[in-house]
Amino acid sequence: MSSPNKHTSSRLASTDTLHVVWCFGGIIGSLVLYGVLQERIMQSPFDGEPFTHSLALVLANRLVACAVALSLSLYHGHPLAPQAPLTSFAAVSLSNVAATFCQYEALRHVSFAAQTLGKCAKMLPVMLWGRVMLGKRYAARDAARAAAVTLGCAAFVGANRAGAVSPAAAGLSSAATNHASTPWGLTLMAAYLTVDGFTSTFQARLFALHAPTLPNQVLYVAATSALLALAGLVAKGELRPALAFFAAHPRALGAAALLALAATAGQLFITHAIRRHGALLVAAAMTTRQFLSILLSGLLFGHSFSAQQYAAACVVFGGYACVSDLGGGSEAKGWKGGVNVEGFLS
Ligand SMILES: Nc1ncnc2c1ncn2[C@@H]1O[C@H](COP(=O)(O)OS(=O)(=O)O)[C@@H](OP(=O)(O)O)[C@H]1O
Repeated sequence: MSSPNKHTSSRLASTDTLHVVWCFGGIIGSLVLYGVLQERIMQSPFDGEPFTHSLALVLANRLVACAVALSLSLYHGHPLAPQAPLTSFAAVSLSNVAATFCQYEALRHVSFAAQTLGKCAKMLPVMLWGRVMLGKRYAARDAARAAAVTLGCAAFVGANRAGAVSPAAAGLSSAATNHASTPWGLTLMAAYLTVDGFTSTFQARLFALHAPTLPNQVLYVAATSALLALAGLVAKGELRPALAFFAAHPRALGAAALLALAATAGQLFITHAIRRHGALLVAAAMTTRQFLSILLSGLLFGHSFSAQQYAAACVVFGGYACVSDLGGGSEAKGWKGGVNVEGFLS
């Protein structure tokens, strides 16, 4: 007969498994919707007039995130004062904005396909930053899982036939192009991956050190990003033209509002997952997103997949399937300022 302790721990493990599935679903769902809406606004003109002020969308996204985070704080009766040093929130915001800048800039110098492929490597910098910033040591089992997900996704995405999926279907920005990759573009992609890994690991560290509530972190990070976006818009003289565009095209305003809601959902799911399960799980979810977007698009639009892609898909799912003990491998929960030996999904 199994002991009550065993029952309790297996119930906890299955609750955590469900929570991981919830976080994966939330991150992937909101970011795919975000990509499609972004594509709609940036690629299709409104009444014949194209919208060109992408920074205005960033501002709108972050303002809506602030409003939602503020409402959540008020609803739950959380204190509104910053629960961590403002410099820490600013560091998250700055590195997040820098990652966004690098990936947009990289698209001018690498193909969309190359960028999608490069994004499959998100887990590697997160593991390196975890070692440097959190003193984490990853067991060989976890490194093997990360390798399976990364290599499986890369093999699947790399084998994708050109044109079989659009940037929108992949949930990515419309700036996608098909030119050859240059060394500068690859440098920008490396910078994007490095800074992106820093952002989420720093967020995990922030949760571990100061334990801010979820809305508190989202509020102050989004507010800093909103200020940065506003400064950029003013400096480029784009604030008035962007507002005039929305006034003249209410459909664009509606699409931007939906986009901001999707972006806010993405921010909340990402930050919540980092807080509960750690940065590596989020990197795994975002890597899987590249793969699932292409898989879903192929299934929806009847594209066939090669034998290599089926094999790669098995490797990815195998990477998850061998996870037998999901238990919330959270940097935030487990980190005590020193060495932390925890699995990314265990
Ligand atoms: N750690 C963390 N915290 C908060 N927000 C984050 C984080 N990582 C990614 N993001 C935001 O998610 C949006 C998609 O990012 P990516 O393009 O890097 O993701 S993906 O790999 O293509 O899925 C993108 O939104 P925008 O900046 O509005 O485009 C990212 O800023």
